[in-house]
Amino acid sequence: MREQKVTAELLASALDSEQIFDLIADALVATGYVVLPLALPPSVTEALFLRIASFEDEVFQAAGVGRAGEFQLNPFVRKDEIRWLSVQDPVEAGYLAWMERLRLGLNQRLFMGLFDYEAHFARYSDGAFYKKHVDAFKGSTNRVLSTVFYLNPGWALADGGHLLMYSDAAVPALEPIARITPLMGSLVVFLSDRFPHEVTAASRLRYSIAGWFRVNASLGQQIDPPR
Ligand SMILES: O=C(O)CCC(=O)C(=O)O
Ligand SMILES: [Fe+2]
Repeated sequence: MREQKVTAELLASALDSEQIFDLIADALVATGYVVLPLALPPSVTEALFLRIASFEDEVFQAAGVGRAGEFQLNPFVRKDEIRWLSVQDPVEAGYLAWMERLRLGLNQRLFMGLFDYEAHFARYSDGAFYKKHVDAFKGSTNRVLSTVFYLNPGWALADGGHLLMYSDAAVPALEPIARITPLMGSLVVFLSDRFPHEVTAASRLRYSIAGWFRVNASLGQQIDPPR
């Protein structure tokens, strides 16, 4: 309860990002995940919403499963469409800059050795979903911390499209430990290899930005490929 009160006070005091980084770091140590209702400055959130909403259909590509050589499309697993963020666009650069500060803030606080960050816009059309998965498998990935930022004004419970998080127990839990509404401005941060999660089908268009902080897993001369 106390933490919730602190969060509300923080929001009222116009978002000091260092305090937000404190909250995220503390939650990662305590539970491994956190949901913040209004993490970024509202002007940045609004600009990102206008950006994704302005994209023509051709801008998006079908999302796949697996990386590099193992990449494949699988519409039974996920049906969202994505577009990678780039520093070329000032609005996207603003988001990436905030995440860069979070990267440095978490390295300072938790010595996580986060090396870089990659993120894509995601668009789930009516009925689209992403079946239960983990973003990283222990020991075989360089994605260590996942972020999801939502861009959906006025999302109602009945709209579906929830992010369901499951516990890290080896036995698959029946009940999710969290049901997250993809409401405009909410940011979810979680340890990538700890929490199986899924996106339930939505009954309206659903916008988000999914991203991953990575550690550098380069070996010898082989540069670790992004994405
Ligand atoms: O949009 C969400 O709520 C989660 C998306 C996700 O799990 C992913 O892109 O890996
Ligand atoms: Fe995921």
